[in-house]
Amino acid sequence: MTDSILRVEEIIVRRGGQIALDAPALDVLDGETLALIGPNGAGKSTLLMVLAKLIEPDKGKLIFRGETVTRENALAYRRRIGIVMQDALLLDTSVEENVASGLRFRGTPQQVIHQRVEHWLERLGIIGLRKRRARGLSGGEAQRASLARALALEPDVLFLDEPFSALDAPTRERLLADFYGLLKETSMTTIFVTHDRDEALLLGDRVAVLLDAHIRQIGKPNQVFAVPTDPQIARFVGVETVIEGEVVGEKEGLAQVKTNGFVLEAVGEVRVGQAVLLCLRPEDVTLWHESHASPSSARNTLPGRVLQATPQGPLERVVVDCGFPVVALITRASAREMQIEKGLPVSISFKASAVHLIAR
Ligand SMILES: Nc1ncnc2c1ncn2[C@@H]1O[C@H](COP(=O)(O)OP(=O)(O)OP(=O)(O)O)[C@@H](O)[C@H]1O
Repeated sequence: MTDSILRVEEIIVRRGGQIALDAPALDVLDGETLALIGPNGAGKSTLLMVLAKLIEPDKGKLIFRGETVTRENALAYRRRIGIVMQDALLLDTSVEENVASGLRFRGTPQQVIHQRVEHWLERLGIIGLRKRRARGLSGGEAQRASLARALALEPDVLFLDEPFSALDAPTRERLLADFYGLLKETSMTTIFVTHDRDEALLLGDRVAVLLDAHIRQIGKPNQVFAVPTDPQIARFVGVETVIEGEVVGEKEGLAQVKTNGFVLEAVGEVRVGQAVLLCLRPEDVTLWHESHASPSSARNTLPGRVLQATPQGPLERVVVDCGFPVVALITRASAREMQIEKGLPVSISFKASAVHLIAR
């Protein structure tokens, strides 16, 4: 997953007289899921549309598998990609016809169409709806049909613009879990726009943060969320520690999560063997001098070294390297007292109830 499948160079897009996107360079890696996050109007959809060749930038290049996508070969490129928008945009015909429509348009042989439609209707859990008119579907069903239509094309790159945001919470969660499984299964290169941090954390191998028409940071979700490169990004991502782990046990109602050689405890209903993300807010993390005992109510204590300390309002934001970055917010007085500086050995602790668990 290290090769670039898609690349933009020196992109400028002007919309409504303003610069909507200024992206000097971005590589999308083969097989990765890239989440584009950022506030309203940041340029996320514009970037997605440039990457999907749905709009022509004022300046710059789009390169697919080493070849520049031009106006002349744009159609061939579009035949290699699949797109799902917030609105399912289904034709007023049956569900199966909708799923088949993209393949028909591409002149795929009937037998292949039949196999693919069966497979993706089944995989998206809507085989029972195949004869139903798309117009009568619920929001969740329509979005499943829209995903099946895009996936039936077996695209080289799948683009999604806020595909789950119009759904109610339970429907969204079910579809999200199915979609996550599907992405892992297919290793399809996927680029999606979302407002939702949990969605970005769950699905994204990497996250790109857009602010004011620029890609301001790109990296693994736990890096971006724990170590934002500037205060504006920190404000947007709501600085948080994200730790990858696996549930190895359950004791007295607490999940035991193994991560980087430690076993941590967390409140949450998850099954043993489940891969999870532990999310922690910095105000819930306590910092100790290595030699001091941690409070008995905090079940999780880890050793580490101070990586970075920066003032944040009246507080000090301290990033501790515990084999992965953990962010703590402490008072300036405590920071002075502890003589916090880069490299200082410390312990961090947090309560099991402070962990927000996301099942992967
Ligand atoms: N059709 C349009 N005409 C003129 N300006 C537009 C158009 N579409 C988008 N813009 C402008 O381009 C900029 C980027 O918009 P874009 O939709 O890419 O942002 P976004 O990050 O996807 O926002 P949102 O989360 O609200 O969808 C904004 O300033 C927006 O007002």
